[in-house]
Amino acid sequence: MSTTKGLEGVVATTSSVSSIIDGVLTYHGYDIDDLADHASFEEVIYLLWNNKLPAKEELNTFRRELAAAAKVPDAVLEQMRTYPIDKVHPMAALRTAVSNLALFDEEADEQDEEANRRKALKLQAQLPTLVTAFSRIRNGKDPVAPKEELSFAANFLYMLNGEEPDETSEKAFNKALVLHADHELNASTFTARVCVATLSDMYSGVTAAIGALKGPLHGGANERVMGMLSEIGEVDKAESYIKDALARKVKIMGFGHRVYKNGDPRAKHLKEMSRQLTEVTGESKWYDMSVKIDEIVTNEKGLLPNVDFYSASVYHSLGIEHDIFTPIFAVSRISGWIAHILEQFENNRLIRPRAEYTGPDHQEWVPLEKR
Ligand SMILES: CC(=O)SCCNC(=O)CCNC(=O)[C@H](O)C(C)(C)COP(=O)(O)OP(=O)(O)OC[C@H]1O[C@@H](n2cnc3c(N)ncnc32)[C@H](O)[C@@H]1OP(=O)(O)O
Ligand SMILES: O=C([O-])CC(=O)C(=O)O
Repeated sequence: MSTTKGLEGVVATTSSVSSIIDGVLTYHGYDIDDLADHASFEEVIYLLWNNKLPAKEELNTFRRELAAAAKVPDAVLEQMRTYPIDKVHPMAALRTAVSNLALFDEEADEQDEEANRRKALKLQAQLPTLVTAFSRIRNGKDPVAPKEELSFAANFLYMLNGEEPDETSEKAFNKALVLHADHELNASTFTARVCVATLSDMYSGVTAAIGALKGPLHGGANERVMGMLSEIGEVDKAESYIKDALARKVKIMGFGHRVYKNGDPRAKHLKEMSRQLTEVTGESKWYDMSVKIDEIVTNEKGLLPNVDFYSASVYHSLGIEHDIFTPIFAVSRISGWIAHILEQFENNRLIRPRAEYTGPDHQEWVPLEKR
């Protein structure tokens, strides 16, 4: 048996949801650069779930259906109020809340295509409601009910802040959602597929995926990037901070990637958004500091920024609390998780690789009293 640490380079499934070929990312064949510049997040969800872009009427219907499904059962919000709310990380709260949603969905365990499509819609629509409700409850405010007439991006910011966003913020947030929606067989998507390949239900797959996304080597990196920027504080302190960290072999969050070795195609969009938004807020130092760190890490280590690096200063500029960054990643990536779950169900086989055994051979049993 041969092994590859971390399954590097192993092709574990076929998929038509998204591809990374020669450093180019596409969602079902559409280049991420085109989608980032032109698509609404709702169009991208539709594309990922239906393998085609929606026509105008299809998009309108889909938007209405999503908006109508956004309300979560009251019991789930009531239970959220009982979490140790000022201590738990919002990703832990989200993981629990999504699992909780399943308890109140009578068709949680239904496995037919129609039921799965209905659950997909509910999960996608309700994640923003959960994330924003958690943020508001812990800040002593009441959750804000979704507004059906708003776009997905605007609705998230509305439910978070209690007021509708300006056009610049809505557009930027929409683009961030588009850029994070899917990414081939990343760790959380693989987790979702492994989970549902046992023929477990969609809520279980999404709950498991949230757990995988939470880690700092994956989605959890964006919050830590902002933690690092805040700790550095000023642009002229960046060089010594980063060089010292690299000398101590500390990983710089937001850099490196298992698949992209010549750069993450999403990073340039987030970099430009960071430039524009920090100019608007009058806090260009976060952008300048990020660019400085980017130069140093690239020169010293040959590592390039991934999707998490510039997204940190983007979300910060939108006034979002730092520990909500990774839940926002989940709000977008659930679209990809669901697309992969549906694809897995279409042509399922249990996912069960092997391990090469490295433990001792032929151990003699020693009775308890003699150990
Ligand atoms: C949405 C996403 O999930 S994007 C990724 C988000 N995660 C991060 O930004 C966390 C920081 N980055 C990393 O930890 C890694 O680059 C990963 C997890 C993204 C990819 O990991 P892998 O492909 O397994 O690379 P691995 O961790 O083996 O690194 C290879 C070498 O580069 C170094 N390296 C990789 N990333 C970094 C980094 N960000 N900072 C410093 N050194 C790094 C490693 O220390 C290792 O060095 P060594 O060979 O001297 O031991
Ligand atoms: O693909 C990966 O390994 C991580 C990543 O960039 C993502 O999930 O967006």
